[in-house]
Amino acid sequence: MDLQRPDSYQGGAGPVFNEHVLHKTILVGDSGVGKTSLLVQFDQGKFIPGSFSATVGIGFTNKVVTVDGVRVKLQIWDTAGQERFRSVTHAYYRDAQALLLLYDITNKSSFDNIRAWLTEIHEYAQRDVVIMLLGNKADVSSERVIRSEDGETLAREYGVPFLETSAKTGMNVELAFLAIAKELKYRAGQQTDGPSFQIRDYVESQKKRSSCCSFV
Ligand SMILES: Nc1nc2c(ncn2[C@@H]2O[C@H](COP(=O)(O)OP(=O)(O)OP(=O)(O)O)[C@@H](O)[C@H]2O)c(=O)[nH]1
Repeated sequence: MDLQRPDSYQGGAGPVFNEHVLHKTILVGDSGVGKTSLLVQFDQGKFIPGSFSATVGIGFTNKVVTVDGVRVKLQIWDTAGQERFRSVTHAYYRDAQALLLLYDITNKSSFDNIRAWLTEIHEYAQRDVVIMLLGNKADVSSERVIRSEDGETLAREYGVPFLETSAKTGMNVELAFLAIAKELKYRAGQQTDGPSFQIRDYVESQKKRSSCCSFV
């Protein structure tokens, strides 16, 4: 099932990108995978171990990302992963333009639940929502139970870009949001004769791998 349908995107503002428009982006995934930590790392550049109690309901942070000299305003919603909040968070999917779907590389059930999350996204979100799969906690190599290749295979099956991230070290965190912002900007300002942008190719060319790159 290919959930990415860039060609069908109708939500843009025409060929001229409107820097004032807020682009709603939602973080979803099981409780404890690191959604709040990822957002705090992106927003404030820091990680406070074990500091967040489970998110209750939903909250947002506005963040401006500059891509190719253009300001893209992201309104990033951090949702509660706990099942009991699911009906609340579903309501927010509908007008989301992007969804970051997280699992924890040290927690198998959080990975196994990704298919169920994608089914929910398919049911409640817009057809053309930008989806990115993130395998978080890539810094905890000793407790890894999900191989990077497994994340890549699942992402390929659903036609979505994939990154391993660490909210702790910051690995690939900015890249994830930057790639989303670039894709939203590309879609909104799409011109028939302009250069095309492929989010999956971009992410592949820019990402750092946990096996090869420095952790300091
Ligand atoms: N080592 C490591 N720990 C992380 C990382 N991200 C989050 N954590 C830890 O994992 C735990 C859960 O993180 P949260 O950010 O609260 O997870 P969440 O997905 O927002 O959880 P809910 O609000 O219940 O949905 C905390 O103890 C974090 O410190 C990471 O990248 N690396």
